[in-house]
Amino acid sequence: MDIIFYHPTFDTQSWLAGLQQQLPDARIREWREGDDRPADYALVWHPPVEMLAGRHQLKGVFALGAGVDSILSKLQAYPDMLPAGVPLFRLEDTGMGLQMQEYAVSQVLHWFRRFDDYQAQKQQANWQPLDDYRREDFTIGLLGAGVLGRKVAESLTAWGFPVRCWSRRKKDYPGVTSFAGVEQLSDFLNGTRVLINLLPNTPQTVGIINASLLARLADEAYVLNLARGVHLVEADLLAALDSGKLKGAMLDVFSKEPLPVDSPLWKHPRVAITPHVAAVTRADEAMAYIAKTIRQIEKGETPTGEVSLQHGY
Ligand SMILES: NC(=O)C1=CN([C@@H]2O[C@H](COP(=O)(O)OP(=O)(O)OC[C@H]3O[C@@H](n4cnc5c(N)ncnc54)[C@H](O)[C@@H]3O)[C@@H](O)[C@H]2O)C=CC1
Ligand SMILES: O=C(O)C(=O)CO
Repeated sequence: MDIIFYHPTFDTQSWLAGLQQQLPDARIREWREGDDRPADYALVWHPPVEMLAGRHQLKGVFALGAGVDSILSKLQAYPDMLPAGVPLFRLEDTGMGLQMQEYAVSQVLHWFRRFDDYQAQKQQANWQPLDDYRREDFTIGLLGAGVLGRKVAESLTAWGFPVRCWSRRKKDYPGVTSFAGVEQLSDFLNGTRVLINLLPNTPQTVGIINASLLARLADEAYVLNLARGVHLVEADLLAALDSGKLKGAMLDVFSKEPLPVDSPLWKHPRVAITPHVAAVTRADEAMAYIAKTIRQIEKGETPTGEVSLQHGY
């Protein structure tokens, strides 16, 4: 079996060595420009079109991340990049669920325990105990309830917060109230105090966190964007913060990355920023997952993790 690998920033040699350990019988090589030798599987992130185009013999392409929006948008421009019938897989969790839990729980607790207010008081040398927030007034709403949304929901129910989720289809997650489809979006938003975004980037979800959505949240709400920058209309978020509708936001992803130095988000006192690090690909777990999936395909089984080209995620 031949496997080709391309990632613009990962340490390719350590990936090749790790994959070789997982799949001792495979011939694994870094793909370089001009390489049109046969391959059964391709492991990619931001792949050059010529790496995949015309490779009808591929049994699978693996995206080395959870979101496949960059690959699918390239596919829009170059429809022949992924030969017809070749399945595209993405990473399901592989350690990202735990990272998302850490991120979401720490920030929700930060807001819930009013550390943002105390930090602001500290700037004024102001010693002033504030009223506690009550859990029942701190409903967490997850936009997106797939692999990562489910993990985040689990971790927040464990802390005793009321948790609800919104997805394409209804979910049956313990302790989580499920809303589905555009027709239930309003009910989902009504009363949501902390909105956490874990949707994929698709034509239906671009710009979904906009002025009209923010207006429907509980007063003094918070927004945590962990998915993609294009989901959020940054100007609408800033307006909602300045009007007092929103109390705070923490953003990991931005419509333009790196976030330009002149973005007003940097200077806003109630916006916290991380540079797209909420959950990164963990090499060992990703390699084990890919190797397991390849073995399933080789045995004629149907693995999970295949991207629906129709739904765009
Ligand atoms: N900031 C970061 O470091 C990272 C961000 N991500 C982002 O997180 C996203 C989610 O990842 P997973 O949970 O693995 O994806 P997933 O595919 O397992 O879950 C997606 C969820 O969104 C829902 N959804 C999709 N379209 C919808 C629509 N039109 N209306 C309502 N619900 C809809 C689905 O029903 C599902 O519940 C990724 O697509 C990626 O963009 C992923 C990893 C790291
Ligand atoms: O895996 C993804 O989709 C990411 O955003 C990684 O940071």
